[in-house]
Amino acid sequence: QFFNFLNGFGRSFSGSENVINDSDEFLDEYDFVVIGAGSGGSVVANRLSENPDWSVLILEAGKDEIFLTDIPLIASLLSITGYNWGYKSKKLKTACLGLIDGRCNIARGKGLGGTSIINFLLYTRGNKKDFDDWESMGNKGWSYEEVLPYFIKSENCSSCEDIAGEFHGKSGYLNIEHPGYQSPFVKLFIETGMDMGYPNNDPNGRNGLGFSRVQATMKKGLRCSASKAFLKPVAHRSNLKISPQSRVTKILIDHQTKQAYGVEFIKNKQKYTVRARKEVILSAGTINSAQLLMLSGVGPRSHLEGLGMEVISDLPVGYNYQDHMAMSTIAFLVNESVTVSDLTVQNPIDIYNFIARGKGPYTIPGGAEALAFVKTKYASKSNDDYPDMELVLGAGGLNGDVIGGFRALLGIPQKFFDSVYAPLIGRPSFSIAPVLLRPKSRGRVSLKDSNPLHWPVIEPNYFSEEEDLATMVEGIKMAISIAHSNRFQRYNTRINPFPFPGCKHLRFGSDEYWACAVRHVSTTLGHHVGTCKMGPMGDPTAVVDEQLRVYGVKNLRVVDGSIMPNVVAGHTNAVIFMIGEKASDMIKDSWKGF
Ligand SMILES: Cc1cc2nc3c(=O)[nH]c(=O)nc-3n(C[C@H](O)[C@H](O)[C@H](O)COP(=O)(O)OP(=O)(O)OC[C@H]3O[C@@H](n4cnc5c(N)ncnc54)[C@H](O)[C@@H]3O)c2cc1C
Repeated sequence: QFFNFLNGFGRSFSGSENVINDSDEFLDEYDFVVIGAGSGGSVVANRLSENPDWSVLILEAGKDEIFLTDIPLIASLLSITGYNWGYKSKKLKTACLGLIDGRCNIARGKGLGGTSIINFLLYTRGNKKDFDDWESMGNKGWSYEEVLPYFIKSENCSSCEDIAGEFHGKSGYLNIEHPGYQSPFVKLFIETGMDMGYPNNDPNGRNGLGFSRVQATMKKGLRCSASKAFLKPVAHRSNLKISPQSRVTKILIDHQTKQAYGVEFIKNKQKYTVRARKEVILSAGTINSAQLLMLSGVGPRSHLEGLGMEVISDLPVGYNYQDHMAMSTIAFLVNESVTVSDLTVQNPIDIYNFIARGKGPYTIPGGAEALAFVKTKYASKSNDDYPDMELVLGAGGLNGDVIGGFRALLGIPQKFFDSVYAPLIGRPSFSIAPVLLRPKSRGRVSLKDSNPLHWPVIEPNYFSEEEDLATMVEGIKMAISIAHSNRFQRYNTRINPFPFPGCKHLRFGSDEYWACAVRHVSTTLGHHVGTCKMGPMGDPTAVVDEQLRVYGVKNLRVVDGSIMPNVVAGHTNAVIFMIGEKASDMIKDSWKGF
């Protein structure tokens, strides 16, 4: 009820009225058909429709956003709405053992804006070395120096005064700002980092290691999704058709010429076919792009033939799945009411501050206030600034998740909550979540069958590599030592003493205990990438080339997180906006004069 009230009340303030002129009328043919209006697809649709001579259709399976999706603090609640595809992984032996059903939740956004409408808004670009590595794997044009202009192009940084200005854009579509609220822990966290020898830096600036406040994809305290940034401002263009609730079921590829020429999709229970004169751009995200390619005959031969499907191009689609796992379940108790929980924010002052001024705790992106990029003892010994661990400071702990949004996103069972957190409801707490930045474990997405409306099979294989587990345990110990450090003792900070079910037989706080905890209740940050890997011709693991063209198929590109050869050491959204910007220039170049 409370959130219904906020939604109704807030709509008129947010200015997020529906500007999409949705209809069931389609041309037979467009120059470009873009599949998926998420972070990658929204950029491409915008940039290609800058040319008034080109017609662009963007098809999105989900609906338009609402005011609720605008509110940064409640990001996790969106996972229990229709804005999440709601996928679950197969049962694993190595992770998610203590979660509901023993399966990992794989949240993916469904709606105009894609996963950027349910994400936590954190704006980080990854490390310089990530892109230099992509390039050294044979992907020409993807070095840091070459991708930086595209990060800058996409960005409109509206609070860059205290951050490295020369690395930030001021005239892009994507608004970046600091949240309009700061708990006292931000200062303590950054100061503790400095005690440890790390700078207070701009994580998107020159140095890869350091502690900082978060930068967020936000405008005046409201979420700035891919759709709000890139689609709505240009929705009036007569050569751009944006079609929500349009689910693509197949990419049409001519079997003889191996040329993509259109798509089939379903809208309002009706089946449509449209043709693409120039290209089909696949931007359905890491899970669905892999699924759609395979449904259209592009994928591993033995897998597709095993399902009785014809193979147009035999490629390792669906392999190389990578993701970031985090331990968001460790709460630290404090003795003053300076933290944020579902209970503390239900007051008229915070609501007024948010709606009228775009300020206050509702602007904290998913509850995350500060970040640290650090090195554990397992990181390279060289003097580089390439982190293997991120620590995310959260304004509240799981015992404050009374409504249950965060628990639902993570998949924490009620019994688990009752045993570990319920005794502490109402007690102030915060969290520091370690994030494994450079996992070695690799997973796979495959088809269950040839029905396009069925879920694909997701086998993430988290922590199948022992080194990932050991590194994560180091990250947990770093988080605990920060929370227990002198500066935090001002609030008499102590770790939640209730042990995790499934690990009670181990000594609380020992390495074995934390390893067990990781296997039971570490969860994904939703940074799934890699299933349509970019790589040079001759790389047997590659699906697309450095221009993001699908090998063996003409006029078909993939532009989303799935093309990343390796996940970056940071959150993925900004990187996918960059990919969208860079891909758009490549596509424009290919069709110059046509
Ligand atoms: C809970 C969560 C929190 C996150 N927090 C952060 C964060 O704080 N910072 C950050 O940088 N990153 C974050 N991420 C990750 C980031 O948001 C994603 O990596 C990014 O948005 C993915 O972009 P994409 O273009 O690859 O795919 P998406 O944005 O997922 O876009 C794919 C689109 O295609 C549509 N689609 C799929 N199949 C079809 C079909 N058959 N027909 C038509 N349309 C289809 C989908 O509905 C979707 O809209 C988070 C992710 C999650 C899940």
